[in-house]
Amino acid sequence: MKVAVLGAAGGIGQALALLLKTQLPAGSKLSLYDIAPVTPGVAVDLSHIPTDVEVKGFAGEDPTPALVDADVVLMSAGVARKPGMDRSDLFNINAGIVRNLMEKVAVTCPKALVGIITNPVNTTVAIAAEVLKNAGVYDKNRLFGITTLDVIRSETFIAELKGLNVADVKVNVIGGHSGVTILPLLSQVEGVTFSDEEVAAMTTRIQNAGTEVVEAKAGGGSATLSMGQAACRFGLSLVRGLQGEANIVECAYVDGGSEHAEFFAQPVLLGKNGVEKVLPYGEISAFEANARDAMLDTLKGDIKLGVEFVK
Ligand SMILES: NC(=O)c1ccc[n+]([C@@H]2O[C@H](COP(=O)([O-])OP(=O)(O)OC[C@H]3O[C@@H](n4cnc5c(N)ncnc54)[C@H](O)[C@@H]3O)[C@@H](O)[C@H]2O)c1
Ligand SMILES: O=C(O)C[C@H](O)C(=O)O
Repeated sequence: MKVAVLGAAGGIGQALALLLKTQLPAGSKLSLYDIAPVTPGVAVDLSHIPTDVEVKGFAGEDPTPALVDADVVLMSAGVARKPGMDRSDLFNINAGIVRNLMEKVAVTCPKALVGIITNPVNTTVAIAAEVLKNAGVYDKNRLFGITTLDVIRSETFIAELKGLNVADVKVNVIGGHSGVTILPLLSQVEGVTFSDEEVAAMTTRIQNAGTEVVEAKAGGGSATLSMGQAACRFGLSLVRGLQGEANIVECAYVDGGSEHAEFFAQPVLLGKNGVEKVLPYGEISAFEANARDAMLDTLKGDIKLGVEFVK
């Protein structure tokens, strides 16, 4: 199994690479790419950790050598937010970066499962899809926007609020990955009840959690360590699905035939071909149904921006 990380010298990339080096199955290959010249050094550094995962690092303008034979590509290349910015403010720089990298993916490893981390995810996933379509290699089951950070934040914050063991808290987060498009389904969390005030406050906290980190880092970037953990969890789930493990379910932002939007985050069953099945997100409360319906114009606008950027 070969996993390529694009943007591997960055805050997320290095944390993710470290976690993958220590958690990928024995015999895996880890391929690190970034335009930053330090990247081969990051790989040398990681290679001194005694696990059976081979690490190689590549720098420069062309990601092709890193992508050869990749089964999974995780992309965090691009710029991150500073205080006062919205994720959509990253579009001008990151749209072109994602397009250019996806053009190389389309040629070099068109069958790879691709997980997009680079913001604004609602839009960059649409860009990635358009690039793959233009190259004639689009398979909607192999492209994912990684929304796992919203899931792990929800699990953490709910466990804290309710005094639970976080390992026992499971929550689906649907929609997309920015502001009101992030919708945690609190009504479905087993063994927990929330007052209306708690639902409103918890939903807002989860939606604003990225901004919470951006402000706390005071100009030093956005979430990197928690995102490294989230991307590792999602990447390992992709690998486990590819290896034929049963019942691997994660929420992700996919082109899954949703009635709501062309791309929509919801639970998906992962397997040897990526998405085996898009799962229904189940019964939701009136509050959640209102929030879902209210996000759709924003989400569809984000997607349209990505489609038009490539066309
Ligand atoms: N999906 C999510 O939940 C989530 C969470 C956190 C951050 N993000 C996003 O992830 C992205 C990366 O964040 P970060 O904190 O790691 O930023 P960072 O600035 O620390 O790292 C980004 C890396 O990308 C590299 N890069 C830039 N252009 C490149 C290119 N053309 N090819 C290869 N590498 C290139 C840079 O050299 C840098 O090393 C941002 O867009 C951020 O908003 C997404
Ligand atoms: O908020 C950001 O800009 C980064 C990321 O999308 C997050 O949710 O932390």
